[in-house]
Amino acid sequence: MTQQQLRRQLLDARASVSNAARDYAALQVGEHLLQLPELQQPCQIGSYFSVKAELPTHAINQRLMAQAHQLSLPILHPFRAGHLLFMQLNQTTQWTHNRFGIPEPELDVRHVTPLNQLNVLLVPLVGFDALGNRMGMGGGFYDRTLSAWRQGKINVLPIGLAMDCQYVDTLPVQPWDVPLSMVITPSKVWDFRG
Ligand SMILES: Nc1nc2c(c(=O)[nH]1)N(C=O)[C@@H](CNc1ccc(C(=O)N[C@@H](CCC(=O)O)C(=O)O)cc1)CN2
Ligand SMILES: Nc1ncnc2c1ncn2[C@@H]1O[C@H](COP(=O)(O)OP(=O)(O)OP(=O)(O)O)[C@@H](O)[C@H]1O
Repeated sequence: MTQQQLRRQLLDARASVSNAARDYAALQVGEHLLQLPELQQPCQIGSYFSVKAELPTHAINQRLMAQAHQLSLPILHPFRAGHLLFMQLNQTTQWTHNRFGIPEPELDVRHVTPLNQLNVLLVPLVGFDALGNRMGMGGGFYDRTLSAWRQGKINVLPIGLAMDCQYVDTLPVQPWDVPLSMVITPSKVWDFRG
């Protein structure tokens, strides 16, 4: 199977989950997430605005903010193609849509969160495997975001959020792919750290 066929298959599996089951999955993932030792003190958390059949993050994001965590969401970098910027949310955040139709905060340099200030990064994914390898939407955005972390330049805890149907035993790995530290699904907290 080609990478493209595998992505299609995983996207189809994700899309076949009912909305109710998806919301329940998010509730369970949120429970696991909030219980992590790393989140027992206020953190800077990079999250995402879920779209389509992704593990829904709206309720999770609300709960994180209610627990005094600071949330930042990704926006497509205005001139570094393929890169993300993280914008810290506040009461006055203005919203727009990026070219993929994904809601994102408007660029405001006063609220950019440098990557090295994020303690935790919640990562959307299409599929993941037993080693923490991740397949995304194919833009390479999170691989570029995480390359500084892989090189030891920054310290962040990347956590994939997923439904159980997004698991496969083995994903093909490309040189630029950066394995996640953890993946949280409704049934399991996967910890891939040493
Ligand atoms: N919620 C969310 N935000 C995110 C990501 C993500 O995966 N999820 N990204 C993670 O990198 C970045 C955006 N990356 C993307 C890369 C490609 C496509 C894309 O090709 N979309 C197709 C539809 C594909 C399909 O549904 O089959 C399209 O819009 O035509 C979308 C987003 C940043 N923000
Ligand atoms: N660190 C990097 N530097 C340069 N190019 C990169 C880097 N990481 C990924 N790419 C490029 O991005 C493209 C897409 O990569 P890949 O298919 O692994 O994306 P993905 O992880 O599925 O997507 P996303 O992270 O956006 O959800 C590849 O063609 C690759 O050349």
